[in-house]
This record gives sequence, C-alpha cells and structure tokens, in this order.
Amino acid sequence: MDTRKQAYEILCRVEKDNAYAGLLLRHVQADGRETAQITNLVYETLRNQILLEAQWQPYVQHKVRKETAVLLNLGACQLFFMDSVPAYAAINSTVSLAARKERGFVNAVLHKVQQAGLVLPADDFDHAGIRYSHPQWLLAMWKAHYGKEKALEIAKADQQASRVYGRINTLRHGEKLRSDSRCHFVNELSFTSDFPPAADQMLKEGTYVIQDVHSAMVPLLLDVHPGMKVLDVCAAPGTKTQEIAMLMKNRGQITACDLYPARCELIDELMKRTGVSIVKTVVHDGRTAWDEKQKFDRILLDAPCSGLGDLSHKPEIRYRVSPQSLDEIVQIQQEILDAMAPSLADGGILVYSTCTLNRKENEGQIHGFLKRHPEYHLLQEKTWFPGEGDGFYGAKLIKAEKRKRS
Ligand SMILES: C[S@@+](CC[C@H](N)C(=O)[O-])C[C@H]1O[C@@H](n2cnc3c(N)ncnc32)[C@H](O)[C@@H]1O
Repeated sequence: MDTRKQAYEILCRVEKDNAYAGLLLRHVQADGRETAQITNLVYETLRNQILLEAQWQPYVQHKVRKETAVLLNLGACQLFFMDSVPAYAAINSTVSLAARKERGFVNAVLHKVQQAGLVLPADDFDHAGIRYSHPQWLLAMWKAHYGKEKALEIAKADQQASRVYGRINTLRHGEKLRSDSRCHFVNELSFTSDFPPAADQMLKEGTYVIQDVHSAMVPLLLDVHPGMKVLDVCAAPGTKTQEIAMLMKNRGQITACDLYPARCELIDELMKRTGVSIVKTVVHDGRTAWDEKQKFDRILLDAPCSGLGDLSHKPEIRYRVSPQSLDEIVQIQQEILDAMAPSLADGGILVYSTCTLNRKENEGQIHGFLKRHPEYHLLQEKTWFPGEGDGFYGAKLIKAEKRKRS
C-alpha cells in the first residue's frame, strides 16, 4: 500500500472539502502499521501547516493550486518531522504524487527546502503563529483571555501527538484494569495504554470507554446518585451519558437527547455495549423547551462548541474557525441554556460544559445566563487546559429552592 498517497488524498479532502481527518482515517483499509504511518503523516502535516508553508513559500513566485500546496507541505513534513524517512525518499515519493506537468516544479522547490534546512522562528509569543502553526488572531484571543504565557502553553500543547485515554466502566468490571500492567492510570478512572484502542477486545466488551481524561472529569461535577432523574441535553455519542449511568450504578433514569437521529443511534449502541439499561434516547433540539411538567434532578448541557480545547486531535479546526463563527456558536449555546433552564427541579444541579478555550463560550456564557436566570447560582467553574488531556470547561450551577429565592 502506498501510505503517502493515502495521506495525500486525505489531506486534499481536508483542504478542499472541509472534511475531518479523524473521520476519514477511520475508513482507511490498511494493516495496523500502515494505518499508524498514514495517521502520523496526516496529523503531523496538519499540525505544522503554517510552519511548513513558511518553508516553501520563499521559493514559489506564483499562487499554487490547493493540491500542490498540500503536496509541498507533505514533502516538507517528511523532510523535517519524519526521522525515519531519508531526504531522497521524502522528495521522490512526493514528486511521484504530483500531476505530471508539476513534477519538475515540486522537485525543484523541495530540493531548495531541503538545502535550506528547517527554518524555525524564535520561540516567543510574537512568532508563535508560525512556529506553532496557529492563526495569529486565535493566539491574540487566548492572550486576552488567559494571559500571554498560557496562550503559548496552549499552542505548544496542541502540537503534541495526541494521546488516547481510556475510562474504566465499572458496570463491566472495568476496575480489573487497575491491576493490568499495560494501563497507566492518571487518576481513579482514566488511563493511557499502548494497546491498540479500536481493535481491543475489552473495548468491544465495554470494559472501558475511549474518553479524554478531562472529559471524564465533567460528569463528576453533576454529583449524581443512584435513583436520580437526569437529562443529558447534547448527549451523542454518549460518552458522558455512559459515565453518568456508571456513577448512578445503572439505577434511576437518564434521558439522553441529541439533534441528529444518526447520532442518537451512537448513544444506543454505546449503552448496549457497556451494560447501561437506564437511558432513554430522544431526538430533540435543545433550543426547544422540554415539557414543562417534567423536572430533572440533574441536567448536563455538554454544548456544541468551537472545539478549541481539542486541537491536537482535530488540528484542522484551528484553520477553519473565525471570530464570526465563534459568535454564532455562542448564540446557539445561549438558546439551549435558556430553553433548558425551566426543566431543572428546585435544588437541582445543572452542569454546562464545552471542549473549548474561549471565555465567550465559557465564563461569559455562564455569567450572562446567571444574569438572565437569578434563580440559578454558580457553585464551581473550572477550566482544564490541554496537556495531560484536552482543554475543557465546566460550570456547576444550582437552582435555588423557591422559598429561598430572594
Ligand atoms: C460536544 S458534543 C456532545 C458530546 C457528548 N456529551 C459526549 O460526551 O459524548 C455536542 C453534541 O451536541 C449536539 N447538538 C448540536 N446542536 C444541538 C441542538 N440544538 N440540540 C441538541 N443537540 C445538539 C451535536 O450533535 C453533538 O452530538
């Protein structure tokens, strides 16, 4: 199998059709070693896209086609980020993927890039946009929201090859993994491991669930107990729903909603595989209020968001978001929060969470909500920054008992 050709085709679809690399990689038909090679090539090229372009742009006088830019990035990536690939192989294999009439051009440019060696800008905030391949406006936003040092730390963390975490499922005796020497536990629930996630038999049997370590912290904020009535508003594919059911020892009632029927099926499949029987799945637009007679003890609103906490697993997102698209998602989140607010029982807890690093979607969203809904009070809010795990935000709110409201 020509792994470079596969990587090239995936990168072209990401660039031209706005496809997601992670989804395309799931459909690659190759053995484990080849799949790992393709995955590595695709992710390294995407994570370093701006830096790679900066390597070949000085040698190109005209605008190149998107496919040609992808090819030059792929070639430069192999030259500088793939230790095991000799330079001649990096260049020749890339040239062979070019359209016949562009082969001479690609060959000449890549030779110049190789001769110049990797040109790395200074390791400081002002040059981080190129060095760590992040749009400058995004770095400026993080600087305004979290400070310059933190902004730089986030950008550096996004460049790390993403780790995969498992979270044990006690409903299928997942606690036995604590004594499995292949699992390195980072806390009571989550571990990293070398065994291939997708093919693992224990994953298929639901002994554990693939879930980021910080994602697994969010349901803990809900403080659920067996027997409770819980609403999970934006639930698909159901990773947190499963954890909530586990924390409730599979006793009580969970209503799990999502806007898309196909995504609701993913919830059903996960619950079946992991031994959960207390979840009822409902296709529902969270912007529409729930039947007002139904009240829930707990509500999780794991909102659709810009995903800026997860840029190591989904590197292409950073090149697609814009300040305008961030504002659009803020509006949707606000509509869902407002529609769900009446459905929480007095004294109940609502957790709002995102996997993004943007104060407008996080702290700003919640502070606006508290102003519009004075019956709610903030108990706790936390931002998990990327590093050991992805970036997440969670806010835990309580709805005051009616007699205690001022
Ligand atoms: C961050 S993901 C949820 C992840 C999920 N909680 C988990 O842990 O597996 C956000 C979900 O919101 C859903 N969604 C987007 N807009 C929605 C809406 N208006 N109403 C309900 N769900 C929506 C998306 O389909 C997506 O599955």
